[in-house]
Amino acid sequence: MRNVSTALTIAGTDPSGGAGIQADLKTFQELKSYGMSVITSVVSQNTTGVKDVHHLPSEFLKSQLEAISSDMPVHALKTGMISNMEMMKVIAEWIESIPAPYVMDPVMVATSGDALIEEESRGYLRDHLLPLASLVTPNIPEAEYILGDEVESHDDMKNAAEQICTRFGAGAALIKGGHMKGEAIDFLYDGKRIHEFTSERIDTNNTHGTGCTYAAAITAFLGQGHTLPDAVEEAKYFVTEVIRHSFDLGQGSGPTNHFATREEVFNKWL
Ligand SMILES: Nc1ncnc2c1ncn2[C@@H]1O[C@H](COP(=O)(O)OP(=O)(O)O)[C@@H](O)[C@H]1O
Ligand SMILES: Cc1ncc(COP(=O)(O)OP(=O)(O)O)c(N)n1
Repeated sequence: MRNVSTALTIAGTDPSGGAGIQADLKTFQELKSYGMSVITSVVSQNTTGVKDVHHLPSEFLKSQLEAISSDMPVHALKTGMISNMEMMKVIAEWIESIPAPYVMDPVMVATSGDALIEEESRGYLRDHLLPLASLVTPNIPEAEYILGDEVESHDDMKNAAEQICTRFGAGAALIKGGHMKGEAIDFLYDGKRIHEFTSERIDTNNTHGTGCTYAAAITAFLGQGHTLPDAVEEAKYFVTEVIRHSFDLGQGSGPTNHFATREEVFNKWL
């Protein structure tokens, strides 16, 4: 048995701490995985939106990835914001050499409405990175882009999850229902069947970073050896609780709460 499980995030930054690398590392820590991070872009953003972006050169991205794989085991990894094709190529090549579950959050547009990926690189993400993913976790607009079709009902969500695997080659797909009305229902197609994960909809505007946090929690649980449906079930509980206890911080869409609820909520994993 391992004495520690590692989890790696490859993503952009959020200096306000709610999304991206910062949200992922907080999640890994809360869930008792050893967190590691490789930065794609340094993003100047806060709860109100993105102000500026600096992309790291792809050679430097490669150097960060090799610094990890030449030295440490990677038990599970996730990707978030990858803005351009050059970075996607470097990451795809590296992931092919890593024998660990890979969770892809196909980040395209921030909650604030700002684009986080170049328009012309979206197709590359779908055609070259998505087939490497053990699990892809699109929200509704991301699922619509991948499929080129509208996703408007729960039946559409189930169909989208299955199609993303059979037509585009992901190992499994989790379609998230945060952008729907009513209960917050997500559908997982694991290559064999559909699983449903439901929570009540919490009445809050503080959902900055929920997609990052959810994918990071799934990654941590997969690295610890949970089965995929079990990892999603545990992560759904986690993301629901951090939304329920979210902070009214900042002037926009506030962040989820990984701290104040620690004893009350996280006893389960302490
Ligand atoms: N208001 C809410 N109440 C409860 N769960 C929510 C709420 N908004 C989103 N979720 C859940 O948070 C997770 C992230 O979903 P979603 O918001 O759709 O993705 P993204 O953050 O990538 O846009 C999903 O499990 C979704 O069901
Ligand atoms: C660097 C970075 N990565 C991802 C996001 C997206 O976060 P957010 O806008 O809150 O959307 P979800 O995490 O809820 O999908 C970001 N803003 N910055």
